[in-house]
Amino acid sequence: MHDIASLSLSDVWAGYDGPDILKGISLEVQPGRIVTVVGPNGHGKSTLLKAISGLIRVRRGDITLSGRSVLPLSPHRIAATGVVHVPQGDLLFPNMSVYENLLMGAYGERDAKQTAQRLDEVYALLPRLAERHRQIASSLSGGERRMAGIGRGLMAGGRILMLDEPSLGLAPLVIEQIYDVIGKLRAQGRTILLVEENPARVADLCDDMHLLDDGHIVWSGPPHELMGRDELLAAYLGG
Ligand SMILES: Nc1ncnc2c1ncn2[C@@H]1O[C@H](COP(=O)(O)OP(=O)(O)OP(=O)(O)O)[C@@H](O)[C@H]1O
Repeated sequence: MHDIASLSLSDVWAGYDGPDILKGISLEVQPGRIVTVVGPNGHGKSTLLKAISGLIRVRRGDITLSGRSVLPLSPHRIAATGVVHVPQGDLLFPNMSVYENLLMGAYGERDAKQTAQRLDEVYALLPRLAERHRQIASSLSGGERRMAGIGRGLMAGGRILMLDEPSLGLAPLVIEQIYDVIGKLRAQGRTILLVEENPARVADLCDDMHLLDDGHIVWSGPPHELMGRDELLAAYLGG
């Protein structure tokens, strides 16, 4: 069993140096649920995850983890309270082995036993990484790199895992493998906030779906309901 937590955003406004990119986002990620934010590219999905992990400043509204605001915390403290962000792309250390990259995910963990146990869990979930544990990251395939990125996130032992488009740029078969892993994480009762461009890919996998358009959530509900709403798919996701 993993530590659980709920994440809540209420009326969150945030952006970079210029105008607001997130314009009043409210959503809940309940313990043990997989919540997906879908939307076209450039409409603020990555920005949303960055606001939650403290990488950009929230201008208005609040973000709480199990009822406590994370806004006063540094990105480092937010990660330490259990929000793990696996960013877009893999951002692995290219000259380090798979094993060393995984250990980097647990850098804040002082308990060596805990780290060893997490490593066993990651290798059980992602046997491809176990087979390649000595291999240098730059020589991995795209799918293996993505799995190593997810594995490194899991090594942090967070209570909420945020995955930014884990399928991006991968071949269909490899995308299936990645979502298969996320299905296994779901079966373990993990709490996940997922960002994805294509709702069809994750409709069977997630519990709640939110459609983000131009910094607003324009629709929220069960994923299969969205899949039946042709007019929404056409208006916001191009069919
Ligand atoms: N570092 C940055 N500085 C300024 N503007 C940015 C920065 N990163 C993103 N933006 C802008 O914020 C808006 C939302 O981008 P964001 O990356 O959140 O979209 P997205 O929905 O995740 O799409 P994608 O999957 O293409 O990243 C875009 O207009 C983008 O140009």
